[in-house]
Amino acid sequence: MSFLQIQDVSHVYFSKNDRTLAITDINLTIEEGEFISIIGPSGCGKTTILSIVAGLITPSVGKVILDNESITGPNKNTGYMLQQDYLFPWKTIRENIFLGLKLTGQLNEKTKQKTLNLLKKMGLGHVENQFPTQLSGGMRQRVALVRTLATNPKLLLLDEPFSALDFQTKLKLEDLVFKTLKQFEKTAILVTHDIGEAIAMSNRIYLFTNRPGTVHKLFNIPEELSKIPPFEARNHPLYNEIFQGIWKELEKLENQNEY
Ligand SMILES: Nc1ncnc2c1ncn2[C@@H]1O[C@H](COP(=O)(O)OP(=O)(O)OP(=O)(O)O)[C@@H](O)[C@H]1O
Repeated sequence: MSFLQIQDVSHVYFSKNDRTLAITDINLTIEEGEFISIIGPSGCGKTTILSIVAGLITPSVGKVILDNESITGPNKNTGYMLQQDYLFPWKTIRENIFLGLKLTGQLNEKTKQKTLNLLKKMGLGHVENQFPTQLSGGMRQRVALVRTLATNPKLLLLDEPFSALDFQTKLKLEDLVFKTLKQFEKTAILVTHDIGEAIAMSNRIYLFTNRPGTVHKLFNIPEELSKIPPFEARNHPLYNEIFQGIWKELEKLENQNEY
C-alpha cells in the first residue's frame, strides 16, 4: 500500500445561494520519501486538495490515507508551510519554533535541543532571541521550515512557500528545503505556480485542469534530474525540454478557459 493515497476525492463548497464543485475525482498515490508537485491554472483547486490532505477540510466524496491511517481531521502527521510564514510577531524566534511542539505536548529538553540544532543548521542560530520583524523574508521562511519540521511530521505540505521571495532568495531556499527534506527522508507535496520550481524539486508533477480541478496530466521527472539539487537541475540539459512540454500543456488548458 502506498504511503499516501488520495482516493476518488471530490469537493463541493456550499455558500448560501451557490455551490462550487472545486475538485473532482482526484486519485494520487505517493511513496515514502517522494516529492511531488501540483501545478495548474489559478482556481484549479490546489489549495483545496492540500487542505483536504491536511485534514482541515473533509472532502464531500472520497478519502485520504496516510501511512495506513485515514485522515479524519487536523493531525500531527502533517506539517503545513505556506506563502506567508505566520510567525507570531510578539514571540521570539525561539518561542515560535517551539510552538508546534508545545501544542502537541512534545516539548521537552530533547526536542528543544533538536529544534535549536536545526535552527543553527539553517544558519540562524544567532537570531534565536530576536523577533520575526527583525528578520528578512528568506530568514523568516527558514524559521517557518524549522517550526514545521520540529514536530517531525510524516508528510510536508508546501503551499507556494517561495512565491513571496525575491528570485535569488527563492533559488537558495529551494536548495535548502530540497536538501533538508532529502536528509530527513521526508515526503512532500508542493503547490506552485512556478513550472521551473516544480521541475527542479520533484519526482513527479501533476498538472490540474480547472472548473472543476482534476488531474489532467502526469509528468515523471527523470532520475538524473530529480536526484540533484534544484539549482543544478535548473541548469541540466533536460530541464528546458521538460519545461517546454509542460508549458505547452498549460497553455492549451488556459486557452480552453479563455485566460
Ligand atoms: N471557501 C470557499 N467557498 C466557496 N468556493 C471556494 C472556497 N474556497 C475555494 N473556492 C473555490 O474553489 C475553487 C478552487 O479554489 P482553490 O483555492 O483550491 O484553488 P487554487 O488552485 O489554490 O487557486 P490559486 O492558484 O488562485 O491559489 C475556486 O473556484 C474557488 O473559487
